[in-house]
Amino acid sequence: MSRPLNDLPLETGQDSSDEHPFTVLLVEDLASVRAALANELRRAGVAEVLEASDADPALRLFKLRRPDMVLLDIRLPGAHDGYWVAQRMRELEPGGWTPIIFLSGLDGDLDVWRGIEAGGDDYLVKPVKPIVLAAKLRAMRRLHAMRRRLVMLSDELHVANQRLNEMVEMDPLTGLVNRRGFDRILHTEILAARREHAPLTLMLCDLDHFKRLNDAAGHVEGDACLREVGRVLREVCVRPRDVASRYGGEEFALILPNTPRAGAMTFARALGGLLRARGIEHPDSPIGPVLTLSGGITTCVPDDTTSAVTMVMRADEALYAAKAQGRNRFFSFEMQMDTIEQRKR
Ligand SMILES: Nc1nc2c(ncn2[C@@H]2O[C@H](COP(=O)(O)OP(=O)(O)OP(=O)(O)O)[C@@H](O)[C@H]2O)c(=O)[nH]1
Repeated sequence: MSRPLNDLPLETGQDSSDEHPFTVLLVEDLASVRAALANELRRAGVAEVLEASDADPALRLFKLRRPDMVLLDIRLPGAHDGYWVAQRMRELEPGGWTPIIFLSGLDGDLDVWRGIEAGGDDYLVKPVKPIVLAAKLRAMRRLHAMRRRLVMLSDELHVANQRLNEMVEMDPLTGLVNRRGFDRILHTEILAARREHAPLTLMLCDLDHFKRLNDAAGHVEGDACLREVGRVLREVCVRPRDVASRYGGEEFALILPNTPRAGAMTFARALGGLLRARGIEHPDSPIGPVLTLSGGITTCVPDDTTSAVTMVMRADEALYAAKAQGRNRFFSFEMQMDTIEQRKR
């Protein structure tokens, strides 16, 4: 006579690390066999046994309840056998894996082969000895726990990778996108604007007389000013695709998709106003008591000849013009004016 399963040390050792209550879907057409197997499964520590007698209810339960393991009879009443059910189950969980053990009175090599081909993981010949059932269950639980841990690890790895990618493109002082991120995003936005026939604005900003600020107040204070400018730039970039980046030492670059020339000038004046209102002290600026910046603007609807290099060159030339015209202003070649002239009109 078989030894009852609850006498066996089934839930000990490594298996106990899988705290998750285990659910088994049992697909067997003969009610008496099904009842006996369900009983043995419960004795072996299965928290819930879902029962089905043929293909359709089995697939419905599989979809609805997502069991941890399936015990599947090969011969089922109706049009579909267990092989067919296993194939449908595999299709229902792309990228997932629920262990499927076939049950059958057949024990030919070909039957075992067909079961594995159909997506099964193991094969039990009926009548199933309780100790064999318990051993298979234990092995599957162990695999299941290992897979859960792997999935968890892979999720953690994915999150860590995302964080790493963000860090690679982040300037540690200001928290803005760094030069590497800027290059990538500008390239992407040029392609998008070309596709959408939309205007794209690039603004290069440079703090005025920042060397004098460093010399007068010290580098620590200089760094604090750069951080504050970073906050102002973040505040002014309100639209989701606007990007503020630290281009270099005291140079910043703004990528403004869907922003036409006139809109870019308005944006620049708002930025100048916001920085003035912030009142970051500059102890040695010939312009005035607070920190100011100059900016070069270029706006275009990109065509085949537009590249990140040509846009940066144009913005840089415009920045040079803004500096040459007295600083504390933005210049746009396309508008042929700076923000001071614009204010007067
Ligand atoms: N505190 C600090 N200073 C920096 C950093 N990066 C660059 N700088 C300083 O920024 C200053 C830039 O000086 P310049 O290129 O001469 O320009 P400027 O003094 O701002 O003059 P204009 O641009 O012509 O108005 C240099 O003194 C750099 O040392 C940084 O991360 N922290």
